[in-house]
Amino acid sequence: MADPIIIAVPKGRILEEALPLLEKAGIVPEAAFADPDSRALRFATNRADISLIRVRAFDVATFVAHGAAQLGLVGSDVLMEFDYSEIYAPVDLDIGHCRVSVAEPVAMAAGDDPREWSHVRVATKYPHLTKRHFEARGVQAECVKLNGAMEIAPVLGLAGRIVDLVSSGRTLKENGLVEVEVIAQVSTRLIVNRAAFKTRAAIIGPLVEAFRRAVEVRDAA
Ligand SMILES: Nc1ncnc2c1ncn2[C@@H]1O[C@H](COP(=O)(O)OP(=O)(O)OP(=O)(O)O)[C@@H](O)[C@H]1O
Ligand SMILES: O=P(O)(O)OC[C@H]1O[C@H](OP(=O)(O)OP(=O)(O)O)[C@H](O)[C@@H]1O
Repeated sequence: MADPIIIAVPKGRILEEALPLLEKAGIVPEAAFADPDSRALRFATNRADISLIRVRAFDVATFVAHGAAQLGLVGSDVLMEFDYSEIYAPVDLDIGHCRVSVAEPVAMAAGDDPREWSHVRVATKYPHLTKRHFEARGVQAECVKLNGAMEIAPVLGLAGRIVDLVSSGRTLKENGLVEVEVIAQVSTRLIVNRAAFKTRAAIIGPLVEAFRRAVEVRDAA
């Protein structure tokens, strides 16, 4: 038998929303996959030709871009940050909704007009996306790369502003920050390695269609 198709799925919040979609697409993982205490990284499914790996959100794109996994589920924030040409993103799964935004301390925002910025120092997990966004509007952005807890950076003087994900706005509020500019809306996408999409079309084509239908069926319910 040919090597199984590997689907990379991020641990964390997307996993919970993705499980029902996977099942609607006909892929039922072994029980340990949904168990946060499991230390396993690779999981069998009801289909002998498909296994799942559970990795960090940013790494989903890396595994798929290099062809180590053929498919993946990943936020459009991650795709915008890496901009991998090897990745094709055919289906918006309509889960994991949030936005990437610029935020700053409440006191700073009171007298601030984003249209007047010429240089900004930003703490973020998304330096490429941030630089591209500001360059496009003629602002020079100096980025300090963090891997989480960006919201604490302004009060400690690490950077005046942050670029991070916002959903309810609660994290910003509890850290004395306000959203001053929305860079992009985010949702989770099904991604496919472009080369694998051609060489293993007989299995990947129907899988992509199964995900597309799963989203339609869920949204119609
Ligand atoms: N507050 C949110 N609301 C909705 N979706 C979100 C939110 N935060 C993150 N996401 C989506 O979920 C993805 C994974 O985010 P999550 O916070 O689970 O990862 P993480 O904990 O930062 O990752 P890591 O495993 O690298 O620590 C993000 O890339 C984004 O697409
Ligand atoms: O607007 P809110 O609803 O408060 O959501 C925004 C928060 O959610 C995400 O963090 P997450 O909870 O995933 O924590 P982490 O990035 O530290 O893992 C994001 O990085 C923000 O901190």
